[in-house]
Amino acid sequence: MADENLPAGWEKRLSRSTGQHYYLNIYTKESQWDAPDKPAEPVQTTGPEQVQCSHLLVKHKESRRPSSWREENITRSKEDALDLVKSYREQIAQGKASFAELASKYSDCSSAKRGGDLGPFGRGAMQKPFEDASFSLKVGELSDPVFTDSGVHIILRTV
Ligand SMILES: O=C(CCc1ccccc1)N[C@H](Cc1nc2ccccc2[nH]1)C(=O)O
Repeated sequence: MADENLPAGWEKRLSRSTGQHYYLNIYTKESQWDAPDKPAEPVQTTGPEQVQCSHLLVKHKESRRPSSWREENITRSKEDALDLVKSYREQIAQGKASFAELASKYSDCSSAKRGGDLGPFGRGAMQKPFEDASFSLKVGELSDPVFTDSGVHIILRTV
């Protein structure tokens, strides 16, 4: 029922059992007999169960497995890996290259064959720094460099 004095987020309802009016919070679906005196707040939804991301990984000599389809024995320093990742990120951000194009050429992960796509994953599937970064991104957003035991990543959230 519409009621011009009712604060936002509430609906006035009629109880069939008592014939009395009550008030329904449209967000929490909780009801109360007393007329509300302030707007109902939208409930804070939790994050997504799963996300889908692509990544570009540059390994270095301290990586957990300093080898990849690109290079049998990876000897670059962590600092040089970071410089490379930053240069790739800049090219993507400037629209000079697509994420998939650079990931397929330069990523030291086997997902390079899929333009960096890792498919959908939930929490607990990836190394924590990677997970935290992935679940913090909005869809379409590109991360800053992320460090894991595998090396230095940039992450694009796609779903
Ligand atoms: O673990 C894998 C395979 C990842 C993958 C998942 C789903 C589809 C395709 C690949 N590759 C590692 C490198 C690596 N380390 C990572 C850490 C987090 C996310 C992706 C990663 N990739 C390696 O090659 O050392």
